[in-house]
Amino acid sequence: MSILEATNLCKRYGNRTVVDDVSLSVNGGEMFGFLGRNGAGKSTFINMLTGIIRPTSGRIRMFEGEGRLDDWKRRTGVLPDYSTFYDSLTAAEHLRYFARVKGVHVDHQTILSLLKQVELDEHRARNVRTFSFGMKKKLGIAQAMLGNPDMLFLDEPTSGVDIESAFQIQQLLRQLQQQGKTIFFTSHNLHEVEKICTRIAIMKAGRIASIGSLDALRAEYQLWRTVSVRHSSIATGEQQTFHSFLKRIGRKLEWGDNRFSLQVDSEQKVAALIRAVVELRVDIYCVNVEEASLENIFLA
Ligand SMILES: Nc1ncnc2c1ncn2[C@@H]1O[C@H](COP(=O)(O)OP(=O)(O)OP(=O)(O)O)[C@@H](O)[C@H]1O
Repeated sequence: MSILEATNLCKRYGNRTVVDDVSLSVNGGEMFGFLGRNGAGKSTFINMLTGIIRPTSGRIRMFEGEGRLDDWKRRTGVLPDYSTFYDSLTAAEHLRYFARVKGVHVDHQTILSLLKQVELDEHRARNVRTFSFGMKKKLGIAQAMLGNPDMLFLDEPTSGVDIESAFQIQQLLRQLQQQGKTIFFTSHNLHEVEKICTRIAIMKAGRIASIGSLDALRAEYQLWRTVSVRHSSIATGEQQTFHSFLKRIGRKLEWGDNRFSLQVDSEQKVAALIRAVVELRVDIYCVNVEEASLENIFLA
């Protein structure tokens, strides 16, 4: 069931179009990754979805149009690209303050539990002024989780944090998704999106260049996979025929001493290739099939 529908969203600054006629829908329970290079329009798009900026044209429908604006706000949590922190507040006070702004009641135990989920519970009494960039990012995520919202919009939740913290945040996002929450987040990190998302959209110059599951994106781009094989010597009389066969079924053949690698464009061709090697009656020491990564797709 679609929980968010954006239709023909546009944002123009002067005569410059930053988001250009973008439509997409997100289903309940999805982990939706929104990828793009610097300046592609990701933040502008997410800021329109969360009401931070007003679209020049287009329509946004959330929760099937149920409820009033106040209700939408209560049911969503937002980590914007630039969060505001009041330096003189402690982490716990910060959450209490923003709970009041959002109009949700939170008790002490809830604040502690939120801080624990982002691994800041030990720092609850410290002034936010003393927090590192990564700690502020985690506090921003805890802030987005205030009121136990159904849907989270997170603008680059892991950028600028160390690898271990990024991993913890990814785990947390997974847990939240398992609890039934819908998560829409932007990222530059191709590997994290590849690991945790159910669906991905790639934005280029204000437009959606591709959208779908990782498998669908791979299929869309019909990407080649690389098969590498290491084997014992092939009988001299069979080498030429085998070499010609490889050139026929694939591309970019690299032919070396008792090893070769080749790009093929289907699983059937991987199987045919392995069958052909077996028929040579050589010993096979190693077979490696490397699938296209999201990076290949993104950069294609
Ligand atoms: N208020 C504004 N006035 C004019 N141009 C703007 C404004 N806000 C954003 N832009 C421009 O819109 C384009 C898209 O910006 P946006 O911040 O949405 O990109 P992004 O994909 O989130 O980039 P990044 O990954 O660097 O955060 C950029 O070229 C930016 O300069």
